[in-house]
Amino acid sequence: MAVLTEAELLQIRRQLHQIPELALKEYQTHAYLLDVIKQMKQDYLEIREPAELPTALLVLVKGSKAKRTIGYRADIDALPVTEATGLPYASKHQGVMHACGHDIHMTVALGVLSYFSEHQPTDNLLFFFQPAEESESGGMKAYQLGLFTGKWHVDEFYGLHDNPSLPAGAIGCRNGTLFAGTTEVNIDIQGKGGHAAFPQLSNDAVVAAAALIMQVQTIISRNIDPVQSGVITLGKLTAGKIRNVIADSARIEGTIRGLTQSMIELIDKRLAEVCQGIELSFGVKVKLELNQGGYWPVENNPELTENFIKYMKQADGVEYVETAPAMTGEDFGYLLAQIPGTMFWLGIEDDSPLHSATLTPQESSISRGIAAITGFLEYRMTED
Ligand SMILES: CC(=O)N[C@@H](CCC[C@H](N)C(=O)O)C(=O)O
Repeated sequence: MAVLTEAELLQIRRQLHQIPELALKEYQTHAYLLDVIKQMKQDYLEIREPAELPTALLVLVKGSKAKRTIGYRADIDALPVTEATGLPYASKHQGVMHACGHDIHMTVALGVLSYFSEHQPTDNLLFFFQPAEESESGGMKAYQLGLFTGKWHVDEFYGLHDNPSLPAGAIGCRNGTLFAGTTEVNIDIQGKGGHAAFPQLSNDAVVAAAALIMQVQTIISRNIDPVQSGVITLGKLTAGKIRNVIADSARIEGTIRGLTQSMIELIDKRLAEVCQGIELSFGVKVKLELNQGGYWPVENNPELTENFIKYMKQADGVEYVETAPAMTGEDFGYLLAQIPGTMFWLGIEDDSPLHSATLTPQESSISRGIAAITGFLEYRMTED
């Protein structure tokens, strides 16, 4: 295979789109990626399938005069969303969809890799196809399992996320914090069930959950400095079996976001206090679990990011957009806390937001993204 053509890239993206898989279950995706990569010229490539993280895939492109190893990461998992695009190449996996555009991320990475499989880079390049970005912290797992040690060591890391609010193919970035840190929240409320007609004999878990959900929002409005920001979204609530039985238990799942670690810690602390208050007010037991995993704030490295932005601003054919920090989370934040680097946006121009069942990225963003990233990597390799 030569460098992947636009038509081939489109076909790859659509095939990947049809086989979305959830975090740490990306076996079919892994096999698909491997198949495409094995059809590339192998002269400079070394492929690694780490048994410790079976759906991950690492591909080293050996440089001709390597001064460093530059890492490029693409996440490969999907979301439990039922696709509603009506597209002929919609997801074939019921209830699972690439609703965050990781099919675009993988296709762009394959395009860049195919270019360097034919044009040997001077520095080493390490492509990391990462499982479990949406949950389970695949990036943190990979690092902690030692996947980036020895000859797989990475000196600097780059990675993108697609962005429906930017023009197709535009590159967005900023120095400093690009994305928030997040904490996953699980709250189990244990009350006492009973007959709907005799509430005085029960401790209603639904009423306790409702009060908790409303009080939690006051953390944002009353406890944090209004010129800073934070988000608490409780996206899942389950309780009860039937209308005329008072529910004995309820479960709430959600996520906390803040642009600094101290903001996340403040929100976590206040949430624990609100849970204690609910126990007293409603006579229930509240078990709170907080898990940040690898979803640390995404802090772009000052020097590398300045250089990245400088390149993108003057590169032919690249539309560069300076972006504000976003409350999206990313476990690339963990990797960037260990290895310096830059995360950036790739515009995919769509009315539907990320995580929506109708997300339909503009596919012209793929080749424009590949051109911008390939150009940047070539430029970076000319520097000492
Ligand atoms: C880019 C993006 O949408 N990332 C996800 C990351 C999930 C973080 C974690 N599972 C959590 O929910 O706290 C996001 O939802 O921002």
